Amino acid sequence: MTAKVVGNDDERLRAAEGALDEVRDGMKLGLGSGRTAEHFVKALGARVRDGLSIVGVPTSENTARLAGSVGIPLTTLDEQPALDLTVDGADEIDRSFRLIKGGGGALLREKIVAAASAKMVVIVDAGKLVDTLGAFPLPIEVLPFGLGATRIAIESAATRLGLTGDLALRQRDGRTFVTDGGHHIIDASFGRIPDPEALATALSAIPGVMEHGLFLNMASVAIVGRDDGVEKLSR
Ligand SMILES: O=C(CO)[C@H](O)[C@H](O)COP(=O)(O)O
Repeated sequence: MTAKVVGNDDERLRAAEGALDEVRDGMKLGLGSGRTAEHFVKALGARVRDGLSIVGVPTSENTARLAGSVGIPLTTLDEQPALDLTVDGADEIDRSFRLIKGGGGALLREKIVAAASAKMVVIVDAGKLVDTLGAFPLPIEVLPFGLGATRIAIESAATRLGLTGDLALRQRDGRTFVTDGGHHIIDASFGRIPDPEALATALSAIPGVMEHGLFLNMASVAIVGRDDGVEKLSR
């Protein structure tokens, strides 16, 4: 089963178009993944065709294909290791700008690209704003090797933090989902995550965990699409 997706496409489009105001000529941009990020990439492509000069680093093969098809010049973190700005979606965002990401399965590249960026702007529909993270199952990217042991280690680490819940190996089209990096994803339904920092630290200490979908201290701006416009939140 693929992780639950929620939201409203008009709100996603408004959020994506609102993020264009953050883009300046000459910028090196991280290009996120997912439906909201796809709206942004298409809108950015239109600006490029009108003469905007930017280069983009895509966070997934899907985004690379889309960005190429709309005329965005692409580069890599090997050629451009320091980016000005990443614009990406999220599955949840709380009032402290902590995120759950990875519903689309691109969280590892998304986190690498966001970490290489001076600024991260998150674009979301209003339903993604939450008081406490965790209603959306937390995606955890894991190496296929040793999967059973990794799963038990995740369960034990979570239990020590008072978190329990189903750990589902993500499926797509009847097969185990494989990320762009050749890994699998465990969607962890812990419910409310009162201490995301402690969970992030515990998950990062497990060898078979390649990355987890908690993005903490990364986003500084959120552009929230609403039915009557956009709201910009900053910290
Ligand atoms: O983290 C992601 C992909 O790995 C996406 O940004 C997240 O799942 C939000 O996607 P959407 O805009 O389609 O709701």
